[in-house]
Amino acid sequence: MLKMTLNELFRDIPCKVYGDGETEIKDLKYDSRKVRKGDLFFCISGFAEDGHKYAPDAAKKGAAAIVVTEYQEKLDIPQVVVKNDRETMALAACRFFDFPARRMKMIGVTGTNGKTTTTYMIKAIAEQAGLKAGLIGTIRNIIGDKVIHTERTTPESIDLQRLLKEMADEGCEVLAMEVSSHSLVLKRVYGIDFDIGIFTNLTQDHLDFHETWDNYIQAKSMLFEQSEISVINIDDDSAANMMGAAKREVVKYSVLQPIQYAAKDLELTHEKTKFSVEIDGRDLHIEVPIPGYFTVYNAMAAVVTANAAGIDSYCIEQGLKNMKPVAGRFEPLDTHGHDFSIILDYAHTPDSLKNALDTAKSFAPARVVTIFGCGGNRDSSKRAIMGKIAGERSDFTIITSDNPRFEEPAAIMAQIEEGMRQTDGKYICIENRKEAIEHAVRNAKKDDVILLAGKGHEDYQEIKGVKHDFDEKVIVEEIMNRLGPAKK
Ligand SMILES: CC(=O)N[C@H]1[C@@H](OP(=O)(O)OP(=O)(O)OC[C@H]2O[C@@H](n3ccc(=O)[nH]c3=O)[C@H](O)[C@@H]2O)O[C@H](CO)[C@@H](O)[C@@H]1O[C@H](C)C(=O)N[C@@H](C)C(=O)N[C@H](CCC(=O)O)C(=O)O
Ligand SMILES: Nc1ncnc2c1ncn2[C@@H]1O[C@H](COP(=O)(O)OP(=O)(O)OP(=O)(O)O)[C@@H](O)[C@H]1O
Ligand SMILES: N[C@H](CCC[C@H](N)C(=O)O)C(=O)O
Ligand SMILES: [Mg+2]
Repeated sequence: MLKMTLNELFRDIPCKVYGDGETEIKDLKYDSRKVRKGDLFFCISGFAEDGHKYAPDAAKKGAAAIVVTEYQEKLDIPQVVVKNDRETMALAACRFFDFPARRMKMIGVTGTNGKTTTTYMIKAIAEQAGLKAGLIGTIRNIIGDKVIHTERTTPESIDLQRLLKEMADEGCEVLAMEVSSHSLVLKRVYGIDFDIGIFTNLTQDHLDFHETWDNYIQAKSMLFEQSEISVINIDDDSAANMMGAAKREVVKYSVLQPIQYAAKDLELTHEKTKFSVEIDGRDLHIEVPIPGYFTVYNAMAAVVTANAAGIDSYCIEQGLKNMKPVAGRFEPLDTHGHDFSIILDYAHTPDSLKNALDTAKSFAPARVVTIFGCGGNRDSSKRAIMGKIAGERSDFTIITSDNPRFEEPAAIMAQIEEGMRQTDGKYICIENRKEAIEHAVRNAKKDDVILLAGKGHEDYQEIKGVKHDFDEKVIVEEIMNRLGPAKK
């Protein structure tokens, strides 16, 4: 069992300890509701709550000590007073779990879109090379073959360091992790030295949190201040900002420009994406079982990273060729022999929706029918933009609900409609997402592509704080069963 005294834990961290510095700490917590005897409780000043308010409660539950930014009167347990709550928590977590990141090759991926997909590609390549790989991200966390449920894309620092220790203890040699912009601003990855940081792209999202575009750029660039090698997509308009923040070596990749690592000979089909790229004087022939022009970018990021990590070309080619498609990322669903297709996708930003629709359109279907909504309590300025994109690029759209969270679905849908009405796009609104999907399936015509966008792998729909079962793969399967077999 891990144990450490306050003095040991804070030996390199600027702070003032009040009370017995030799107090032993059994675990670290940032939520008073989870505190147990012997824990160190970090009082975090959040957006909604001030953790200091819960210090007495934590003490009552047996906390051995607390970490505060302001000394708390009338508490008879030791207190560690610090300047920055989240930074300190991250640094203490690194030490408490004995710097597990130092035992693995740490690869962090940031950007608006493509993070999840790129981490899966890197894991596949690393495993092809015989390395044990861990993965942390939106869909799940994985240690080798073991799957661990996750609520966040990038976990809170204490949870993250605990997980990294578990991964390192289980023998992971490489870790591919998504680094969300929230996590960078909220210091969840603070204190980690990434061997490689990857920048996929930057387009509109999360302005509810970052407020301005400049803040969003600044947030993403923080990863490169803590990366030894920065792997940058230079076709993106924000590439210069990322390179400006880079600590050491920068490795660039491109699809459009004739630089050292550039994709060429692109072949995009319904099932896969092929291209070649020259590495160390040899052309690698890359084939990935995920369609879409954007897949070239994700695969380029993975190829260049794997090469920088010292993985040989053959393993890079084979790893990508043999990888399984990523759940809910442009994933074709079984239509029981019917003559239309259904694609499950996680596009929930303007740029990803545009990319997903362009890819669907490139299959030359009879019609592209789009079903989508937008999440509640998230960037509302993207809703009309996505409505416009869907209207311009679909033959028919069904505007529906995503995860409304604490907002009214009808109000979110009305904002999407504002953008839709700026186009000639035909559409209807069906608030109930299950009914919307069933409507699309029952009215599908020969060679239609139905794009089910926004929820991808998610197996729930979050309404007013409650997560209801909602797995679109299962829902489509049920609808297909009700529809019956295709007529021969
Ligand atoms: C916007 C955001 O990221 N918020 C995070 C932030 O919340 P907050 O500052 O509002 O926390 P708070 O509710 O004010 O509470 C302050 C402190 O008091 C503590 N507390 C609170 C109540 C109590 O009874 N006892 C107690 O101790 C809390 O545990 C916390 O430490 O700090 C909390 C823990 O420290 C996080 O759980 C919380 O994530 C929320 C739940 C969240 O939804 N985050 C999303 C938006 C997110 O992080 N998304 C990105 C993905 C983005 C992408 O798509 O790229 C991710 O990485 O997952
Ligand atoms: N490189 C890319 N550029 C633009 N769009 C992409 C790219 N890669 C994937 N997409 C689109 O974005 C969707 C989300 O992809 P992915 O889950 O890999 O991104 P992410 O960055 O992890 O997203 P999130 O921030 O929600 O976790 C995909 O379903 C696809 O429609
Ligand atoms: N990581 C993203 C996921 C959005 C997925 C979409 N289904 C939604 O609920 O808006 C977020 O939390 O903003
Ligand atoms: Mg993701």
